[in-house]
Parts: sequence; structure tokens; C-alpha cells
Amino acid sequence: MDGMDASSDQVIAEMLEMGFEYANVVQALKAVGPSTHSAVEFILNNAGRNSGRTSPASVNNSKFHKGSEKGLRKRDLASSHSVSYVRQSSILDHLRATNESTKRKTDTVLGVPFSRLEVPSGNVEEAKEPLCDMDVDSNILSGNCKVDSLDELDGSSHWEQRASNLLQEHFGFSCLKSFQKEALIAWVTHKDCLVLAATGSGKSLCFQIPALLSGKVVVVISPLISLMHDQCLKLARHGISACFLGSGQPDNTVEQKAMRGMYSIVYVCPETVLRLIEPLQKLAKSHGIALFAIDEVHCVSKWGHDFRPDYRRLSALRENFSASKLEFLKFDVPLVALTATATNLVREDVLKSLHMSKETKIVLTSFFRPNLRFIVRHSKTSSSSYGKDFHELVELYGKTQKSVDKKKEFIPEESHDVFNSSDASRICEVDSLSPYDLDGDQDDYSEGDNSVLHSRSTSGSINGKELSVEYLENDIDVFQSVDDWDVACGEFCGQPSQKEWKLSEIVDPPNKSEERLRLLKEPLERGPTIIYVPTRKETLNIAKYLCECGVKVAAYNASLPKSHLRRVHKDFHENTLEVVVATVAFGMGIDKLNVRRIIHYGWPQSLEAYYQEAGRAGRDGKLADCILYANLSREPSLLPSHRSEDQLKHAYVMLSDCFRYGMNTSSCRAETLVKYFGEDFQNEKCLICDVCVDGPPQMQNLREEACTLLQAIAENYGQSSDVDGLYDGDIHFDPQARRIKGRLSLNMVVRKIREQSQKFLTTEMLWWRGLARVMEQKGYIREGDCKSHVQIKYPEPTKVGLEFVKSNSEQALYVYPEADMVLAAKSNHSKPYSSFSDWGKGWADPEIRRQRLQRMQLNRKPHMLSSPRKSHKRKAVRVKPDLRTCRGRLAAKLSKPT
Ligand SMILES: Nc1ncnc2c1ncn2[C@@H]1O[C@H](COP(=O)(O)OP(=O)(O)OP(=O)(O)O)[C@@H](O)[C@H]1O
Ligand SMILES: [Mg+2]
Repeated sequence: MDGMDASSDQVIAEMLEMGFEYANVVQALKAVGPSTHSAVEFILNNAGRNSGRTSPASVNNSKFHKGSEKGLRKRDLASSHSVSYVRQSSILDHLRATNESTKRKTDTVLGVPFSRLEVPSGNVEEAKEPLCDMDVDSNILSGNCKVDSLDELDGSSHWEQRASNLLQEHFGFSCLKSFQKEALIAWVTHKDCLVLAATGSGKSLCFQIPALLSGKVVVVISPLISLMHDQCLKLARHGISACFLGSGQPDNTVEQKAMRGMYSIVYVCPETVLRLIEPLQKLAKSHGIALFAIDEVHCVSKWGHDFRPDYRRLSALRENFSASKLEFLKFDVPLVALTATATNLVREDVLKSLHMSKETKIVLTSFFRPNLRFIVRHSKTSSSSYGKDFHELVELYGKTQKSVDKKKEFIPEESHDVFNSSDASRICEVDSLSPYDLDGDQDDYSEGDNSVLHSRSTSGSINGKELSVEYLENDIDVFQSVDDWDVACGEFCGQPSQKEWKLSEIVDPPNKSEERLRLLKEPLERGPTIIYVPTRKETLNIAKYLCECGVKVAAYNASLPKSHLRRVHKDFHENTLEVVVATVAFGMGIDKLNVRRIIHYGWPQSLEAYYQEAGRAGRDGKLADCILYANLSREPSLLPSHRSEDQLKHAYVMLSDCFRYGMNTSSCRAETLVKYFGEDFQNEKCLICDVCVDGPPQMQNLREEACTLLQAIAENYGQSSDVDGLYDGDIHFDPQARRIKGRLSLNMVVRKIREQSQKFLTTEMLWWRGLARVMEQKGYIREGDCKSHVQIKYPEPTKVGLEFVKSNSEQALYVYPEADMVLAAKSNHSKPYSSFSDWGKGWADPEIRRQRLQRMQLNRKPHMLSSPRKSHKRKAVRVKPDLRTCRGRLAAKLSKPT
């Protein structure tokens, strides 16, 4: 190095570290002097001709290090694209091996991403040499799409070894999980693949490995910017270059670069991928597209819980990237679709909507998450129950000292006024339209979206603001828009982590019961908590409450400032936050290993949503709690959303399934959940959920009550004795006609029973509702209304039911009481409900009789109940001036002698 001093040596060492060739570095230093930045700039400015680029993936791949730069140059030449990857000299490898720590420091200090480093190659002669000792076939890396890369992998077991090496090198994992391997086999053999695997099981690797293995680009379609951002950051840490595109992308050069094949993995939302069809076709030709991955693919289906209309248009991928359309392709670019929450209906819809091939491989793993402890607890889920419900959390995280500063730290300033005004508490009042109204008639209960809105909007006004549709829509976090997030960082270039890769603690789930029992004995670690609530305001209310108790908490909903949302993500990932109170906007796919508790505060809208959100707990395989606090004394209602009639019906079915999950007292929770997704539960029970641990309530012989209810229902139809005549099981009455006939709702049926039988005078409506569900499950009654309801509303007897009444058998009907029946019994007697005989006896006691009559009176005049809901209604009515009274007062005033 003639004429170069010590500082030049330093710069050369740094630049070699960065991946530049020695000759180019020396040339640059001669031109601009010993300044790293100037030298880099010099090289980049001269990179126009025959530029070269270092692939971060290849830089990190020791297998690649064995290869010569010549080999890669050959690949560059083979590619018709001007951008090419350049392997760096062995000096670099040597330095990397001997001075790892310096290298990392350099990477960080300079902050120049590998993929930005374009160097003039110049060495055309070298480039002609074969890629002799590379593990990956030159054709695979070349991007020469006439020779399909997967072809070369076909039938070869070498790819498995390569995949394992890459897995170890980039992620630190010792082996692929079997479902990951199956998905990769599908890809290697050019097949489409639908991967259905539990949350946190590692689905992402099914599309990340193909990018590393083939050297081509993998395009991932994802529904949320925050999720894309999260994944890109992670990939960068694992030495894989990635970017996301769309209006949320702050750097407008990234799209162009992505279309030139400069990132191994490109994340896009459906809208963007559809806009980029043409550039992507060019990319497929010039560089190669290994795979289209459609993540969170349940969004495709109208029957899923997060339907996104744009996802349905993704069939365009199959049409535009098929071998019949693009003559340079030998095979269609494979599709891999991935989700953790898809029922059979959703799966079929996905396959059809995306035009996935008939040979699509379906990789299905158990949805069972053995370390998750599912619990359901009754709560009013209003501000009045925070103290009781969050007591344990406060104990766990709370400090004794209340800190106003902390509040400022974790709640965005823009939201302080909400806390300071009385709005929050008032809104809480309105949202808690759920007093323990055991006998409240729900005849006015929601029949559809509009009536949900209507019934809520008549509840009152807040600061003069009527609870209009708009107000409620604002109140509820409908899915966060895909671009409703901003990020500071534009691209994510593969950079090795600052710390050594550690083998993940995640293991394939233990299935043996002893192992699960051992899990149960383990204390629940402190780790972070996410509380999911249905409305934006509730995020603020609960965050405020916990903050005042000294918990490090943040609210998260789509209406909060983006800077705040970004910060919450960051703090949450860095364990600075203990609790995040969020709406659904705290996106799916959040992959944080140590989340210990997922609390749902209020009914989720579906079991899919519930399981998806609960699945963010315990990704490290250690015990984690998933607690659902719900008001078990009331039916949940649908949150407003734009739905077609079909979708509305389906939404009710999903909500109803969720409700039934909560009301169930006798089936293992995990079993119910996995069965919901069509899986045969292999284990007898999970052994750790509340039902498994506490056991179901005592069974009760409810034959008499069931017969009474059935009789009353049948009487309404006047056919209790004519079983064969009308109830042949196939006959469906015109619902309209039945309405005219004066069909009775369940509430009316119960009132009739009370009138007819003293014995059942004090039996709560809540109790009968539970029994109606039990009887529906047994096939004795069914819903007679054409509309959907969360639970049976207009019961009609079935043939089996009528036969049950008709048979005068004394045979007992033992059932497990549902959660609402247990609640009703507790509230009535303060001791477990056993049979009605005690109640009957109670009437002889004058005091009991007096109390019961008093309660009956109250029940008959629901407006007299001093519940918050009712009082609020009254307040709301009072706000409206009664014109007649006003006029009367005015007249009186005018007539008063002055
Ligand atoms: N073969 C493996 N061995 C060990 N750990 C793995 C393996 N594959 C993936 N993991 C780890 O599993 C965790 C979850 O991975 P990932 O985010 O891909 O889950 P997912 O299935 O996509 O979950 P979700 O449905 O919530 O999106 C990650 O931290 C990942 O590093
Ligand atoms: Mg995922």
C-alpha cells in the first residue's frame, strides 16, 4: 500500500469489513483520501457500471464464504439484471473469523447497510469461473429463470442439509420443525401449500428459508404495517435483508430497489402487491421470485374473523405468475398461505379464493398450545370491577407510590384531556350497560347491527354528544387500516445481532400429561401482560387505572398518535412496559417470547379472534395465562361493522360460539378451542385450564324443569300432543307466519311459567336461558326465528323434544349447569343451586315470602332497578326537555301576578 499511512489502514480494514474489495478500496482511498465515508461515496458513485452488491444473507453464510467471488460473478453474468451480488475476498472472511467483535462494532458505528454497497466489479475474467465450491447451485443463485431453481432442488436431499445450516446460522435453531419441513418440501416440489399451525409455532420460517435457500426474492403479503415492520426488524437482526412497501413506507427509493431484487424478503399489503404486478413480473424474470407467501390468510375469507376484501383479489397472483402467462417460467410461482386460526369453512374459502392449485399441500399441525392456561371469570367488566379484577396485576407489577410522571410517560399527552375530563368515567358508565340484571328482559336485545347501534344510541348522551353511529364507530377499533401506522425506518438490511444467537427455548409442545402437570406446578413468571378490550376508550380507562396503581402501562388503539404507537411497540419489545391495554389494533403475529398473560376484558367477537390474541402468550413454551373476563350474565353484542346479510349471520354464529365457550362449565377449554378449529383433540384434557383444575359444577337432575320449559314452549304452538302431525323434523315454518301467530320469545315463555307455577316464581330468567341452551344442545329445542341471535330467542320444540315431554318416563335428566345457571343460583340463595324443592319450601317462611315478593315486584318493574344502566337512561331522558312541562311552567309563570 504505497503512500498509505496508519489511518488509511484503519479505513481499509473497515471497508473490507463492510464487504468492499481490496482493489476498489485502495483505488477509492487514492482518490479521496483516508476517509471511510468519502471512500464509500466514491465507490458508490462509480458503481454505475457493472456494479456489485453484497448480499447480507450470503455474507453471513459461512458456506458461502468457502466460495470464491468468481463464482458469484458468474451468477451475475448469468443474470440479465444489472444488479448483482458479489462475494467478497477471503481476507474479509479471515477478518470476520479473527475479529468478530470489531466487525460488529464497525457495522453498527458506520450503519451502512451491506446491501447499499455497490462496488465496480471490473474483474470480468474472474467472473467467468465456475461457482465450484458453493453449496447452492449457481442456477439457483443466478436468477436465470429459464432454469427453474426449484428444479435443481427437486428430489435432492441436499436442500434439507442446506436449510438446516441456514437455520442454524441465521436463527440459531438446531432443526426444522416437522411442519416447516413439510411446507418446504411442497415449495421445493413447486406445490402450493396451506399451512395451518398454532400461533407462535414458527410459520414465518416456511417462507423465510426459501429466500435464503434460493437466493430469489420472497414476496410476503401481510395485513398490517406494524406486523411487517416488526418482522423486517427481526429479519435484519438475523442477517436477512428485507423491506416493506406501501404508503406506510417512508423511503420512496425502497420500492425501486425492491423491484431490482435488492431485498431477500419483500413485505407488501394486498393493495400494494396488486399495484405492483408488472414490476414484479419483471423481477420474476430478472431475478426470480421464489415464492408468494400470504400470511394471516384467514383475512381472505368472509367467514374468517378479520376479513379484508383486498385479500380476496390476491387470486391475481396465480393468474399473473403462472407458467402459462409468463413464458420464462417453467412452473407457476408457488403460493404458501399461512394462518393459525382457520375453521374448515375458512380453509375451503381460502383455497378457492386464491385459486390455489388442486395439488395444494395442506400442512396441518395441532392448534393445541399446551402451556397456555385458559381461564374464564365473571366480571361486569366496568370501572367498578377494575379493583377486583386487576388486583393481582397491581400486586404483581404495582409500586406503592403513585406517580403522575409515570402517567405522562405512558399515556400520550394528546389523551390526557380524556383522563382529566369526566368523559372517561361517564363513558364507562355507558359502556357498562351490564348491571347484574338477572331478570332483565332482553326482548329489545340487538337483532342486527343497526339495532345494536340503536339500542346503544338511545342510552343517553355524553357531554351533549349523542351516542350516534359515528360516535360509536369511533369508539370501537375496527381493524386498523393497513397503512395506519408509520415507521421511522425505511429498509431493513441484514445485520448480525449484537449478541450471540441463542437457541430458542421453544420446543415442540410437550404432549404428555405429566409434563403438563409439571407445567402447572411452575409458578407463573412475572413477564409482560396484554389486556385486550373492545373499545378505544376502555384502553384509556384501564391504562389510567393501572397507571395510578403504579403499573408501567400504556394504552394502544388506532386513534392514538402514531409516535405513541411506535413507542409502545418499542417499549413492549424492550420490556420497558409491563402492561399494554389494547384494542385489536395491537396487531396479530406479534412475536414476543415472554408474554405471560393475555387478558380479554369483555367478550371477544369470535373464538378465532380470541385464540389468535391469546396465542401471543407463552411463546417461550413456559406457562402463560389467558384469562377471559366477561359478563356471564349478559349476552355479548356485535360491534358495529359493515357487513352483508350473510356476513352478519355468520358474525352472529361466531359470537354465539364464543359466548358458548364462556358459558361452558364442563369441557376442557383447550379442547373446546382446538375442536372449534376442526381438530380431533388427541389428549383427553389440557389439565391446566380452570375447568380441568376446578372441575365442573355438580350435575343436576333437571328433568322437571326441562319438561316444564318444553311444555310451555309447545303449548304456544298448540301441538304438545300432536308430535307426529307437525314436528317431523323437516318442516320449516314460515317465520313470518309464526310471528303473526303470536310466537313467544323465551322471555315470554318464562313469564308464562311463572304465572302458571308458584314453584318457579323466583327462578331467574338467567337460569332459564342457561337451561334453554342446554336443551338446544341436546336437540330438544331450536331457534324458530329466521334471524340470528347469540343464543336461542324464539324457541320451538323439536320432534325429539316433544317426544321427551310426551314420554312419561321418570328417567332423570342429569346436566351440568352452565355458567349463567350457576350465577343465578348463587345470587338467589348464596349457596349452590341444587333443586327447586328448597325454593318451594321457602314459601312457607313469611320472611322468605316477603323477600321474594319484593324481588318479584322489582322484576316486574325493571325501570325501578337502581342499576347504572337504568339510571343512566333516566338521566338521559331528563336531559331532553319535556315540552309540555316547559309550556306548563311557562304558562304558570306568565299567569303569576307580578
Ligand atoms: N425450528 C424452530 N425451532 C425453534 N424455534 C423456532 C423454530 N421456528 C420458529 N421458531 C420460533 O418460533 C417463534 C414464533 O415464530 P413465528 O413468528 O414465525 O410464529 P407464527 O407461527 O408465525 O405465529 P403467529 O401465528 O402468531 O403469527 C419465533 O420466535 C421463532 O424464532
Ligand atoms: Mg406469523
